[in-house]
Amino acid sequence: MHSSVITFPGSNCDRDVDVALKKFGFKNKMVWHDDVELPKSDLVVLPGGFSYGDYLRCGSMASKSKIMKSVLNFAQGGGKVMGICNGFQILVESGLLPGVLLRNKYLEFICKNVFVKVNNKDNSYFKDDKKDIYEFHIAHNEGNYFCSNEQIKEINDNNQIALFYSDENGNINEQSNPNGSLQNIAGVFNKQKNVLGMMPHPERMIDPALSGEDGSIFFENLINNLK
Ligand SMILES: NC(=O)CC[C@H](N)C(=O)O
Repeated sequence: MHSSVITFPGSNCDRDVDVALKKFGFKNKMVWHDDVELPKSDLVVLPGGFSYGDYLRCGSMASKSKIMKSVLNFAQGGGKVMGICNGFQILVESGLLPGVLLRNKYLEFICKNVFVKVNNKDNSYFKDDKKDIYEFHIAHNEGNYFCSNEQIKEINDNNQIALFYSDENGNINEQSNPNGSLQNIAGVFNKQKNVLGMMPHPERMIDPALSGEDGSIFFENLINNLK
């Protein structure tokens, strides 16, 4: 399995995702935002961070960078693209995913572990996943997912919600919503389910010495599911 991770100026989780992907068997290449072509990839990852210093809106400037033309073509041709945190913000800004990511409800940067519940396994990211609830790390200022009434209807009708914020038992409610996200949404797919955006960082949970190993299970499943 070949993967590519795009580095934008201000990305700060690109190396972490590189480590995670390689640890679980991907042959990963790092790609600079100013490059034009993507290497041969089964998966392209847009990593977390503060691309272009989060000016004008998180992800908006990165969405216009050179490499994104190839990422758009790749995704429109059915290629798998996964955005984590700032990567998710870049995907909504580039129009590959519906909705926007607003400032967190209580206007604070949130940095903590949360639980998320997988909502849809009918896709190549989660299809043979034995796990329903993951503990992942979040670290963001703009993670409050929002979209119009028409969009949320379409998202639900097409089963595009990938992950909900939940508690450890899978309860999805206001108490388990860290940032005010509409319907507790932590991750969404495009209609075709080849593009996935998620606020949590599975790459931060691949070693018990860090904060846990649910990310290891996620990446193990990911490579098996994509095969
Ligand atoms: N960890 C990240 O990717 C941060 C995302 C984004 N810049 C925010 O603060 O919302």
